[in-house]
Amino acid sequence: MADFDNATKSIRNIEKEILQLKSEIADTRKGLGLELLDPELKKLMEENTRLRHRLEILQSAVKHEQSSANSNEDAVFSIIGQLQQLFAEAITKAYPGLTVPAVITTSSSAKFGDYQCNSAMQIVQQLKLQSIKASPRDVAEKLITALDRSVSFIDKVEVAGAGYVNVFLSRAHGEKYIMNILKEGVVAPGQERKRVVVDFSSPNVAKEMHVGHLRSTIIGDSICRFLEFLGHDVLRINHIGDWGTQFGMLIAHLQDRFPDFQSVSPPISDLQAFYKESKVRFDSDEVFKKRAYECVVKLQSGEPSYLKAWNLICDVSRKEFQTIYNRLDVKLIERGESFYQSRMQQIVAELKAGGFLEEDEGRLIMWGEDRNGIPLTIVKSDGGFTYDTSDMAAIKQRLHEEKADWLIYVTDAGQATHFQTIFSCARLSNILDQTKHRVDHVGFGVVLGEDGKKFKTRSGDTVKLAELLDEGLKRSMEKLIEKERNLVLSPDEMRAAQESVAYGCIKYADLSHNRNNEYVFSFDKMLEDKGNTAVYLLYAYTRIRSIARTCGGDFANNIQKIIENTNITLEHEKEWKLAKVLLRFTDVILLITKNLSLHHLCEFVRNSRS
Ligand SMILES: NC(=[NH2+])NCCC[C@H](N)C(=O)O
Repeated sequence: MADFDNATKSIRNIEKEILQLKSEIADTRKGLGLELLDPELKKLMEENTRLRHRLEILQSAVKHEQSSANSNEDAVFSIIGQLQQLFAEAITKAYPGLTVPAVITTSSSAKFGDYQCNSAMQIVQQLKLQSIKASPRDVAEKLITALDRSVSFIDKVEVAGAGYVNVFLSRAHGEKYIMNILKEGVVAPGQERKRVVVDFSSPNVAKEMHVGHLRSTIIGDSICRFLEFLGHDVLRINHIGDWGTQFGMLIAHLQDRFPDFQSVSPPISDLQAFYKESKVRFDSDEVFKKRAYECVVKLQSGEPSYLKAWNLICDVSRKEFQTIYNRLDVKLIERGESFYQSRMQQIVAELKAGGFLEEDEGRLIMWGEDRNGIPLTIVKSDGGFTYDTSDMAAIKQRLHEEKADWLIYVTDAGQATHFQTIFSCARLSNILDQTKHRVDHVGFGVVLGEDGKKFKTRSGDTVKLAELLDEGLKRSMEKLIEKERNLVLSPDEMRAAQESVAYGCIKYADLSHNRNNEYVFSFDKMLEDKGNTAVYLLYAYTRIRSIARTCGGDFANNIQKIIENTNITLEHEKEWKLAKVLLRFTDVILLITKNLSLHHLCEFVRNSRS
């Protein structure tokens, strides 16, 4: 990878130099034309010759660098990318005046080849506008004639149906590609290294961490792993809700229930119950309510005993969250809403000064660019800040202090409008510049129970995450015993298998569905040993490992030598089919980079398996 990066860099530098030289040559020429009789003429001509010579040297250096980078390029070969380029060139060559994009898709069935170009129909439409009549099939034929066929990865192209160009890949290229994976390993397509902040999981203190947060945790963690694999610099942020007005009532209740909380740590085992108790008092007792409001003000102004009470409460939640993250092997940096307190004051002042805030029934609001939908509430009528304020402060902190190039927020789809408004307001106030920064809200659908209704316990309560994971462990153990794994595995191995199966299944079931859709949580389905499940993949993986083991120690020790001396041939149709799936790797990675939908990766893995 490093070699490839270096080669790319030096090609870029050389190309820059070439451009500079070309412009110098042009300048020299101009000089020649204008001052033919100048005594400097001879000198300029010499200079011109020298520059031309240098140019030739550099051009051959580019060729050399490119071919030495090629061995790695084969490992990160984008078929769709290459075909798009080739067909775009063919379109320009065959129809110089038209601007029709080269649309490339994978073919729906093997008899239509491996990939197809679907641009002929659109070209016909455009020609029609110019009163030129042509049939899609004729256009497709013309594209084939214009297509550069010197590339090695295409075996044949043919016209099919209503004007599709079907592309068949070359087996020899497939063999070369597979050899490359063996030699180089699985290589990520090189991309410019970006600093990415991924905001995910983000539960709220004292409220339950529910299945929505579980989805955010799983999807967010997987996106981080994906981006880290690509070599990006990823900051995993847990934007926990630790600064809302709910802390007023929680602190007031803490003061009453545990008056000595300053010296003796309060034994709150069930923070949710504690939250419910304080909420009941808040809703029914006016005096308590007033005190709760006063507590918020004291907390936000940083009074030590209030900060202490707040910290104690946060700590209870923090520990609960951490056990879940440990179980799921998820790493996160906690940076909750409270982190932005001083930055919220600052951003409010800045937005005010910039004239972006409007008064609305005592509140200060900010509209997005099109003044449609719901504006942000930046300051409440009581002077307090909101979720919106913290997100405006956070977006600025991430882009300007963290110097992130790319921000990703993983929450339920219900918050899509909130984030679009945040992005819009950040653009308006020049915090966000989308020519430099990329921002994505990665939304996901709600989790449903097997009855198709919102995921709840039998008694109608929200399902506690720890209990859900426990249930997963129980079910996976039952499955392992049903398969008589206990007869061959030691108790420690059983425990390891139990966890891999349980947590693997919960994660994979979530990731394998298009995240935008609702998702039905079903232990029965996710623990099936057939179909698109983690269990099936774990079986496949175990079998591969067992094949390697069966080959014996010699094989493992000499694998590098064996790779050097073995030529892979794709003789059997099934081998060729599998190789064609593997050939899609780069395109799958590039697609996920665009839409951050990990089910494409699950599909890729599933297809490689069949
Ligand atoms: N920057 C953010 N707003 N991140 C997402 C926070 C999610 C929020 N705490 C919730 O539970 O819905």
